[in-house]
Amino acid sequence: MHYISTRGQAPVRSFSEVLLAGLAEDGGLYVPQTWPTFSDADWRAMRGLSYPALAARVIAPFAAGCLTEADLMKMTTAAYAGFDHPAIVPVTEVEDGLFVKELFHGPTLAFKDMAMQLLGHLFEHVLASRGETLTIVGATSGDTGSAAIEAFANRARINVVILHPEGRTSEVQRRQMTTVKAPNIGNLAIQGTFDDCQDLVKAMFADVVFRRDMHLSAVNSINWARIAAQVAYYVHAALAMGAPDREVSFAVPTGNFGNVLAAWVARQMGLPIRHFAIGSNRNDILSRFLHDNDMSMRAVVPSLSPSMDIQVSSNFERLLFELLDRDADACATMMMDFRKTGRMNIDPDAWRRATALFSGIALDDDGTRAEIRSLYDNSHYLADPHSAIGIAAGRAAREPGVPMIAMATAHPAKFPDAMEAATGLRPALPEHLADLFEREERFRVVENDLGLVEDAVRSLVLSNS
Ligand SMILES: N[C@@H](CCOP(=O)(O)O)C(=O)O
Repeated sequence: MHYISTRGQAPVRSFSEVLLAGLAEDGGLYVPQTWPTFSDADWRAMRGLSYPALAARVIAPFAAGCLTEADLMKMTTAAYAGFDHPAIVPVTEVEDGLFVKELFHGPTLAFKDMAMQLLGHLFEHVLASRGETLTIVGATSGDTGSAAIEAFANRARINVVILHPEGRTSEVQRRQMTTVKAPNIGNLAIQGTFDDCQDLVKAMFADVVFRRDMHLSAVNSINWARIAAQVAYYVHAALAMGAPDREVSFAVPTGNFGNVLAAWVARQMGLPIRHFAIGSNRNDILSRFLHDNDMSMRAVVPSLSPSMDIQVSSNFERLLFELLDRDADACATMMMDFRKTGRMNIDPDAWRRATALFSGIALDDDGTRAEIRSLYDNSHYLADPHSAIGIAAGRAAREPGVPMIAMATAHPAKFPDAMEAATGLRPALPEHLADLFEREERFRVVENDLGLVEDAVRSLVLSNS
C-alpha cells in the first residue's frame, strides 16, 4: 500500500513512512493511493472476531508491505488489554433504532485511546526496527493530548510535546495531561485557541530545518495511522447490526473531522453505510457547510464540549480531495485560499455529493444541557456533552429500518461541571484517576508565537537527552 498527499507535491510513501512523517511536506495529508476493499464474504467472516482480531484484520490492508496481520494482532491485543470493559467498545440502544457505541473505556476516558494506544506500539515497533528516535508534537482541544501522553509516556525513542489552548479545556482534561511525570513528556499551554495550537503544529512541520533537526512526527488525526485505527470500531459496530446484509448509519460528534472520516473510510472499503450525521457545538462551520455550503471561519467560542471548539477541521481536506476527484492541485489551491480568505468556495456539484452522504446539526450550550437531561430522564443514559450532541445528530437523521449508531466519544466524568449543571449529578472519576486533583501539575504557558514555541519544544526535548 502506498500513500499520496492531498496536495500532490510530497513523496509517495509506505504505511511506516507515513506513520513517522505525520504530515506531508507540502502541507497536505496522506491518503491511500487506492482504497482497499473487502467483499461481503470477507465482512461476514469478521463477525464473531474479538475486537483486537477484527482491528488487525481491518488495518492490515492499510499496512500492507510493512506489517502483517499477525504483527498487528500482537499490537492490537496489547493496545486494548487495559480497557475497563470486557466488550472494549460496548453498544447500547437508547431509543428505538438509536444506538450508542461507547468508545471511552480506555485509560484516558475518550475515543482517542482507541487509536492512540495502538499508535504507541506501532511507533515503538517501527522506530526500533529502524534504530531511530523522534519528537511528536501534538495539538489538543482536550482529549488527544492526554491519550497521546498516556500512550507514549516513558517510551525510550520518543519525546512528546502537547500544545493545549490555555484555559479552554475542562480541568479534568488539563490535569490528565499536566500531571503525568514522565521524562519524555512536555506540556505547553498556548495563549490562543485549539486552531492556533494546530496551526503552530503545522507551522513547525513547515519549518524544514526544525522538522529535520527534531525528527518531528504527529499523532493528531492528520497522521493517517490514527484514521486507519479508528475505522475498526465502525466495522465492529456495523457487523454487530447485521452488515453487510443490512445498511447502517452513523452519528458522530465532530471537531477535527477525523472520527467521522474514519466512518467514511469504512464505506470506501465496501461497508454498506447509508448516512453520516455529524454534530457540532456553536463552532458550527461543518454544519453550516452541510446546510448552506457556507464554509467560512468564525472566531472559536468556548463551549460545554471543548474538544469540539474548532473552526478549521483538518481532516476535511481528505474528504475535499475525494470531492475534487483527487485533483491535488485544485485541493492545494482551495486549502491555501481558505487559509488566506477564511472562506472555501466548494463547487455546487461537489457540495451536493457531500450532502447526499453527510448531514449536520449544531447545538448551543442550552441545547446540549437539554439533550443530556432528556437522555438521562427518558433513557437513563448519561452522555457527556460531546456524545450528547452526536446522539442528537443521530436522532435528527434516523430513518426507519436503518440502525443509527451514535459514537459516545468521552466519559461524562471528564466534564463534571457540565454534567452537574444538566442533571444534578457529578460523575466520579474511575479509580485510577481518583486522586487527579491532588496530583502536581507541570506545564509552561507560552504565547502564540512560532519561535517561542519551537524554543520551548527544543528545550523540553534537550532536557530529556
Ligand atoms: N478534539 C481533539 C482535537 C484534535 O483532534 P485529532 O483527532 O486530530 O487529534 C482533542 O480533543 O484534542
